Amino acid sequence: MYKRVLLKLSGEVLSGEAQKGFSEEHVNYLIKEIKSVSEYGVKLGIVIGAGNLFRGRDFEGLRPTISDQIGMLGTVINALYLKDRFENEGIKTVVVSQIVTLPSVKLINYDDIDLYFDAGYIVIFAGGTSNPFFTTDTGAALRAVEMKAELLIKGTKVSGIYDKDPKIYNDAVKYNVITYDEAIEKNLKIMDTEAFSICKRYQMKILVMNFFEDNNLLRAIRGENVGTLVIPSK
Ligand SMILES: Nc1ncnc2c1ncn2[C@@H]1O[C@H](COP(=O)(O)OP(=O)(O)O)[C@@H](O)[C@H]1O
Ligand SMILES: O=c1ccn([C@@H]2O[C@H](COP(=O)(O)OP(=O)(O)O)[C@@H](O)[C@H]2O)c(=O)[nH]1
Repeated sequence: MYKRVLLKLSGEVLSGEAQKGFSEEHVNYLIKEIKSVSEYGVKLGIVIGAGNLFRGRDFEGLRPTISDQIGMLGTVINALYLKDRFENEGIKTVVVSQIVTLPSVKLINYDDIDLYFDAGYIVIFAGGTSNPFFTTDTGAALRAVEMKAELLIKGTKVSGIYDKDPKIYNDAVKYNVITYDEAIEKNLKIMDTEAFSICKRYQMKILVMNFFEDNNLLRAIRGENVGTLVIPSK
């Protein structure tokens, strides 16, 4: 069983695919999945996107430096929303970020991350990389390395990494295991190249899996055969 994990979730996990806002059904499902692993004492970091609110590219006519800041603020909105929903369910949660000063958001201080984990808190890293032109996948890769995770799980709406986008191509073939180099060379667009490169440099194992399948998160953390594993070499 993995003991230290960074979970990257797209904002759409909160709204449902191609939807906006917060869907009670989806948020309850997310709470159930997180509860199932928090009971095992897993030290869990979460990076949440903002696709349910806005992505930088949604704002036509705005400069990316501005629209991406709006996108990053969206990840803080989601993080605070989740903190409150989690805490209502007895899941202790702290939100950390470098981009905002708000009473319920703590400035990231890496000396404190272990204290939070040891005290049984889930840590939500909000604000992506803190820079425009990046995505929360890249933020997740950075935070996974910084929190010394054993595994970065990307919970998404497809079952793993395929040789091409399975939402477009019916004949796409899924990989069980793939190397960072293959993922980058084949330009498999499930994660940004930047995210793959950071994980490659620091040998951060990645698991891409369908978050919307019941108990998949727990199965992934138990090391069961779900999704696609990205590793240094086969
Ligand atoms: N090679 C690939 N293997 C798997 N999924 C892929 C691939 N290329 C593109 N995709 C698409 O990437 C999407 C991943 O989306 P995700 O990162 O979770 O959400 P977002 O688009 O919000 O960042 C999947 O829905 C899938 O359709
Ligand atoms: O390091 C980052 C992370 C995110 N964003 C902005 O925040 C938005 C939401 O992040 P993302 O698209 O990764 O969310 P997801 O698709 O995972 O829900 C992006 O579109 C960007 O505009 C950014 O500028 N820098």
